[in-house]
Amino acid sequence: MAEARYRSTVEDHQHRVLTLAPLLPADTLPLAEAAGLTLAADANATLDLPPWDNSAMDGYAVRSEDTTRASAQAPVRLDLIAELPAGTEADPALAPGQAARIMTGAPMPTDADAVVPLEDAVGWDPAAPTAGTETPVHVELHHPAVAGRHLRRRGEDVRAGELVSPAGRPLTPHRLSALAAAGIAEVRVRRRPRVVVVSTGSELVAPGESVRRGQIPDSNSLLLASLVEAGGGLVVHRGRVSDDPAELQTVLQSTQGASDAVILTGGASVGAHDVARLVLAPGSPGGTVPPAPDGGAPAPEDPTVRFDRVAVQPGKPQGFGLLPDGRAVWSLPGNPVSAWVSYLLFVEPGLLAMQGRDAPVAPWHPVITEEGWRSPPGREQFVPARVVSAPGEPLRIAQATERGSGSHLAGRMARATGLARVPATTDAVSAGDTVLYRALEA
Ligand SMILES: Nc1nc2c(c(=O)[nH]1)N[C@H]1C(S)=C(S)[C@@H](COP(=O)(O)OP(=O)(O)OC[C@H]3O[C@@H](n4cnc5c(N)ncnc54)[C@H](O)[C@@H]3O)O[C@H]1N2
Ligand code: MOO
Repeated sequence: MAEARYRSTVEDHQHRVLTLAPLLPADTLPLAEAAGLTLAADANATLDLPPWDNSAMDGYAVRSEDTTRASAQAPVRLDLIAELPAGTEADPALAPGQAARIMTGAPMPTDADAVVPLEDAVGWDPAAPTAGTETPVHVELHHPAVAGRHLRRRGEDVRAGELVSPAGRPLTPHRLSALAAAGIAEVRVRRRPRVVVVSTGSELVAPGESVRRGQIPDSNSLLLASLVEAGGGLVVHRGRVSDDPAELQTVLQSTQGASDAVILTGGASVGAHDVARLVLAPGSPGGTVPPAPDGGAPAPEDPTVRFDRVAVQPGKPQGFGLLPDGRAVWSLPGNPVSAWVSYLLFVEPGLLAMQGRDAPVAPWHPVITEEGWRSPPGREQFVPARVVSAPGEPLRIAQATERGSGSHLAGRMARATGLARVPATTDAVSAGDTVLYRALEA
């Protein structure tokens, strides 16, 4: 449970997001159009894989019983009666003393039970210009062939009907190719969430525009839109509005029906011009936390958009809920590092849950920190961090900047390769301690 100054822990707030995130409908798509989407149904093989016994090597398909006496002193000579490239349908009958030249991936003749790689047969000269291409009439073996060697058996990878990937997994390149290999042509997948990203604040100008005193470039909408796209979402509107509530209301109305989620930044806290809070939850008490009846977090299933103080640094003021039209809406703090951390902790799992992802909350991994820093008591801390270990060494990290988790350090964010996570119960981290780390780039 969060301490009294905060209403929720990170876990409470994530739980509320996961409970309320509306599951998107599923479509059936050809594999080639499903990259990056999440499976909405189990994908089962339609083929045995491999579909037939085949050769693992370029060489000779032999009957092992013909070769049991082969030795350097008494080589066994086999007549080659067929050439079997990958793609051939042929299944030549092999009488005793006969073999076939076979290439990797070609179906094994039913009568053969072993493959002898080209290199293990006598007479193969890799330096000769025609080596490996001209069918010799005979092959000579100095060793017995071992039954079952250099073969790939039908169905040894996957059997027809067997599960290749369960519902809830994303169609990453390696998973997509596994499905294709197993004969699957189309898949049930969740639709990409259509997302509206809006920065709020009268101080914002487009990046690249000249700024007068009081103004700053809107970096958050680019941050959030890029994160949405990287997570499989579709940004249908990206923009910024001033502190005039009518502007935000117009964007919310004009994107209704064409979007599934809305992400706002800025104006989530207690200020007089906090437009997100004024539009989404006009009655919200903002910075004051009225005592909850049980002293704990809000009921996770209550869909009302509400603004909570989450025990996290940065990212304390968090707005979340469902709009009356059913869209999920996140109102994140405007400070750029807060917006980044807030997205990763609360928006990303929500958008993944909407896609039916089975493990929507990203894992964190223990690493050693090379330096110490202070952490706010009672709040979980997220610090932009960078890897300092050399490639191949166990991972060691340091703060990305000596200014730590300062939530306004928009420019220094560029130095981070990931985030470090420090528990609420820790008020100081020392060099050599284990902290959790989430890599956000290689
Ligand atoms: N009296 C209190 N003041 C503040 C509290 C508090 O509890 N009591 N909380 C602080 C914390 S923590 C945070 S985080 C911020 C969050 O404030 P808002 O979400 O209302 O954000 P803004 O006030 O609109 O902006 C904060 C900061 O970020 C800059 N910003 C805003 N939008 C963007 C953008 N799109 N791109 C780049 N930078 C942006 C903005 O200019 C401000 O500097 O509130 C504290 N205050
Ligand atoms: O929570 Mo604020 O996000 O510390 O800057």
